[in-house]
Amino acid sequence: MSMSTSPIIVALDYDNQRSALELADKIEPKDCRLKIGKEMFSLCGPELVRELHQRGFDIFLDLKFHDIPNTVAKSVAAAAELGVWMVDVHASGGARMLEAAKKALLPYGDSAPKLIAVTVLTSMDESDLRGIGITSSLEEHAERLARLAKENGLDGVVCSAHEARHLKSLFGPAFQLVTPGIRPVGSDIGDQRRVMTPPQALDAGVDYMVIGRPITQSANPAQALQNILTSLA
Ligand SMILES: O=C(O)c1cc(=O)[nH]c(=O)n1[C@@H]1O[C@H](COP(=O)(O)O)[C@@H](O)[C@H]1O
Repeated sequence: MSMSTSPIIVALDYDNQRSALELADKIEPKDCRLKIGKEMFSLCGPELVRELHQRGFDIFLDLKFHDIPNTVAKSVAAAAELGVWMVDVHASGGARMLEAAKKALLPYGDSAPKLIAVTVLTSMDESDLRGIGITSSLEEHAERLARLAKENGLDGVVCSAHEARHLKSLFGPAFQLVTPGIRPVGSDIGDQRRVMTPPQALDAGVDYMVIGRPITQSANPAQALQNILTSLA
């Protein structure tokens, strides 16, 4: 495990392992942690996690498990066996699913991955919520799901930086807030809907910001990461 104090998690979203390792070889574990998501894990499997662990990086295994409690419990235990630093599930899976996930990690003690729950995806706005039958406001729904995560003993949530200040004030400093939808000034928003710049996110009290395309699609990803770190200093 690295001792990184950086708030940045780089989302290693590539369509091939070579590009992912190329970036990993240009940056240092003290500057960021790395997130492996569904695309890379479907392509490369646990082997990529091992390659990145060998290089000293902490890994957030972002597979957003959302299934029946038994399946999710087994899945987070499998992630713990890989030795990842963080793993996530969808809070919408409900209290019993969250509880089962938490319980599955108890045997791992202090070496268990941090377990966090996705609230409302940063790509969704209120009209998207209406489309899946949710009539409360985005803030209310995110708060409801974060409370469910907190009540079931999870370490924190994935949310947008827009909800960070409010959720910190409700659930306290130890409840970790991980925020994607981060866009340095001048970068493309893409499919994200609720975005903030890195300094704004830090100011809002987020613990970790997940940044993908502004780094991975940049002509010089290592420099893009350094520029973001400088903007936070
Ligand atoms: O769980 C996540 O990491 C996640 C949750 C969320 O609400 N929104 C979100 O964008 N993500 C992930 O964060 C990353 C954001 O990447 P960029 O939009 O390229 O910066 C992607 O890998 C998404 O899968």
